[in-house]
Amino acid sequence: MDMLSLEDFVDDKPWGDDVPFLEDVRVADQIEGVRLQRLATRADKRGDLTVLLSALKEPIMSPPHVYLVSAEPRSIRAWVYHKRQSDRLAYTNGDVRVVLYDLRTDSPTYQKLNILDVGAANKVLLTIPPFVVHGVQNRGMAAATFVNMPTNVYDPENPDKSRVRYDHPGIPYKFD
Ligand SMILES: Cc1cn([C@H]2C[C@H](O)[C@@H](COP(=O)(O)OP(=O)(O)O[C@H]3O[C@H](C)C(=O)[C@H](O)[C@H]3O)O2)c(=O)[nH]c1=O
Repeated sequence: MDMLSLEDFVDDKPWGDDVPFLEDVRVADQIEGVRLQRLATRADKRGDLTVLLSALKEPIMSPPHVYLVSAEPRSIRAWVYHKRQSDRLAYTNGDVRVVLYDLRTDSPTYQKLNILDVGAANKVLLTIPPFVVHGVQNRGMAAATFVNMPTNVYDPENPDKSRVRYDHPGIPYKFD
């Protein structure tokens, strides 16, 4: 057997490109406090890699609770909002529609609706602040997954999630 020591290993080589890293992007009438950042995927012959969240560029609140959601084709998760946490959702695959609605009466974007089509063709990190209503539908033909890295833990004793039915007429969007 060849002898090997820790000194034989070489330092890692970072990406040498200038692809923007977690670059902010905006949509029309973007709801106040919502943030959208483009995720960049780097591939090599083994596969690819996408950074979902990082404190490299700016300080961030560490994610104390990270979970992966799988969504069946056409399935709907809506409507919800949180009173304390921000959601930080990374979409990298599938064809997912996220709909956001602003019901905060003191917000400059009160009653604005944002429709975001995200997933394989539009990889993004979406930050949704407290009290912004949101829902998600998988519009693709296969299951899609996404990762949530909220700012708070899910506390089973005191869940921070308020819900109303997905077809409530008070929100001007119909899932199909
Ligand atoms: C994360 C978590 C959830 N749960 C329970 C609570 C629910 O009864 C069930 C499903 O939770 P989920 O958060 O998936 O609930 P949804 O309302 O479908 O939320 C999903 O869709 C909306 C639109 C999103 O924004 C969430 O990020 C996404 O998770 O698991 C737990 O018991 N422990 C946990 O750590």
